[in-house]
Amino acid sequence: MLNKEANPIFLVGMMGAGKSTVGRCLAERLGMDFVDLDEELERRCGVSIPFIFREEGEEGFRRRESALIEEFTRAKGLVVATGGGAVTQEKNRTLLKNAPIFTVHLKVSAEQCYRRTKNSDRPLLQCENPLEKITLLLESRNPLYGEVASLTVDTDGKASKRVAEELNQTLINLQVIK
Ligand SMILES: Nc1ncnc2c1ncn2[C@@H]1O[C@H](COP(=O)(O)OP(=O)(O)OP(=O)(O)O)[C@@H](O)[C@H]1O
Ligand SMILES: O=C(O)C1=C[C@@H](O)[C@@H](O)[C@H](O)C1
Ligand SMILES: [Mg+2]
Repeated sequence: MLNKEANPIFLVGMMGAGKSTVGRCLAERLGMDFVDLDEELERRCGVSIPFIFREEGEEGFRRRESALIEEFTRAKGLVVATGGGAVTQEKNRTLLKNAPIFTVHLKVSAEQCYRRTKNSDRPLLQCENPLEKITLLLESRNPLYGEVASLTVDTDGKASKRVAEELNQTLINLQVIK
């Protein structure tokens, strides 16, 4: 009950880190609601993310994503899964660092990321060499995930349920939630 009033928990990290999967499971354990910002954006626009990328480019997608991040940093009682590129925008990083929220970085290696995303339609990975692209994205993004997060959780070699269980326990130990 108390957790419905708690500050939101934001999950950041690379595509395939498990933000959507772990976030849903964590919210259930904590008795909080769950919002996936990619899904919320698709629901509100009535079209898919690949469609938004095609019509408006990455820039248009980032503008819409930023507006949602701003909105949900003001919410209560939520676990929020962000999109993998949320930290690429300075405006978002400022919010993720300064808003009354608790931000967790779900960390994934390039190899695991590749395995978890290889048959998906994620626009940034529709290229000749997705593993190389993932490696480059991780090089530039990992410092940014680290910059905004108060806690980093390694997900390689752990089932998503186990990541959620561990994170739940850590959040209790840190008294982030009751
Ligand atoms: N710890 C894990 N172990 C194995 N598979 C996982 C793990 N976490 C997630 N997955 C799987 O990887 C795929 C991608 O996970 P998910 O969609 O949760 O990633 P995400 O971080 O939300 O990515 P995006 O940034 O693109 O939204 C899903 O098929 C999911 O079942
Ligand atoms: O890592 C990224 O930049 C992205 C990740 C996905 O969650 C989506 O937000 C979109 O495909 C972009
Ligand atoms: Mg996701």
